[in-house]
Amino acid sequence: MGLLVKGEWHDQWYDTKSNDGEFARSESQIRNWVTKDGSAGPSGKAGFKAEAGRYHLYVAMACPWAHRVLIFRKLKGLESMISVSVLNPLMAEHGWTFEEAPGVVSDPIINARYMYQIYTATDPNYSGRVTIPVLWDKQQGCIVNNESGELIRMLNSAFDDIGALPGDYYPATLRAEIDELNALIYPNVNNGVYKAGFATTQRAYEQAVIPLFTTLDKLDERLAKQRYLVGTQITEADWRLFTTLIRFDAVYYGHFKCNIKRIADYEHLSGYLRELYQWPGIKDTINFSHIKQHYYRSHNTINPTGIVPVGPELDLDRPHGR
Ligand SMILES: N[C@@H](CCC(=O)N[C@@H](CS)C(=O)NCC(=O)O)C(=O)O
Repeated sequence: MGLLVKGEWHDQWYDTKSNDGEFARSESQIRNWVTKDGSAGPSGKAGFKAEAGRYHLYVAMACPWAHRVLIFRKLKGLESMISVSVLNPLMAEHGWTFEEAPGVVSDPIINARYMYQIYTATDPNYSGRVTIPVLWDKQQGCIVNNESGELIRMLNSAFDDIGALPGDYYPATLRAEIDELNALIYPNVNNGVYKAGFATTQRAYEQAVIPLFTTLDKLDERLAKQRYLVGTQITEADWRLFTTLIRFDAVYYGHFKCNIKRIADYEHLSGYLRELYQWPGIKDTINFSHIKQHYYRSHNTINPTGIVPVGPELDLDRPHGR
């Protein structure tokens, strides 16, 4: 695990010492948008028109942020339009790599060995963390955007006039409510599990794990009254929550010490999780072997032996009852 400093790779773990034991996620830096006509989006520059075959996506099956984008590529039927590379689940001294292993899909663009080469191919002097997901423009030979929250919005609508499947997961009438839910779920749940897991003081850990579970309790109550987070229609907010829930009992409960309860113990969240897991196409976006290997083998400050647990049994195909 490391980062680029002026285009040079440095092997370095997250610095929590200068931050009272707390993990702080850094902001994604490359923020251009693919749009229907190539005009500029809410940030970055113009010139990225939605076209079949033009863009390439870099993901790891382990990563919940990349998982969001894979889900939107699937829901919107964009698999033939946007190609994909899958990184090796182990993130070690070279960061994300394309090293061969079952489920890895190599890089067709520059035949990179390491993910950081994709960043330096965009900017030879790049400084910052080398995160995935990343969307690459084959035409201009550069990264378009490396922020999953924005990538799913592009996939949601930019390709609609050139053959994407119908479905709007961020409809104008529900945006305010979706934004409000994201603002609750991102810091407390999606990133909350990481803040608990990467904390290096008892205080920082408890400051993350308590709000994580009070938020899950709240969401469980909400899902007692309605099928999806904003009511009767599935939206972006559900899929953003899903990528954390699906990893929870297998990884976050043990590895990240988020063990007040399992998702399986929640009356409504557990059925909701099964419904989304059973949604057409979604299983293709999940690889539990990559998920478990990534977390248990990559974070050797947390799990120095690198042993990957065999369980738990999840039984996600059981009827969801919703
Ligand atoms: N804000 C980014 C976060 C992505 C992210 O942190 N991805 C992790 C993998 S789960 C990563 O690549 N981490 C490498 C690092 O932090 O050095 C997004 O949502 O797209």
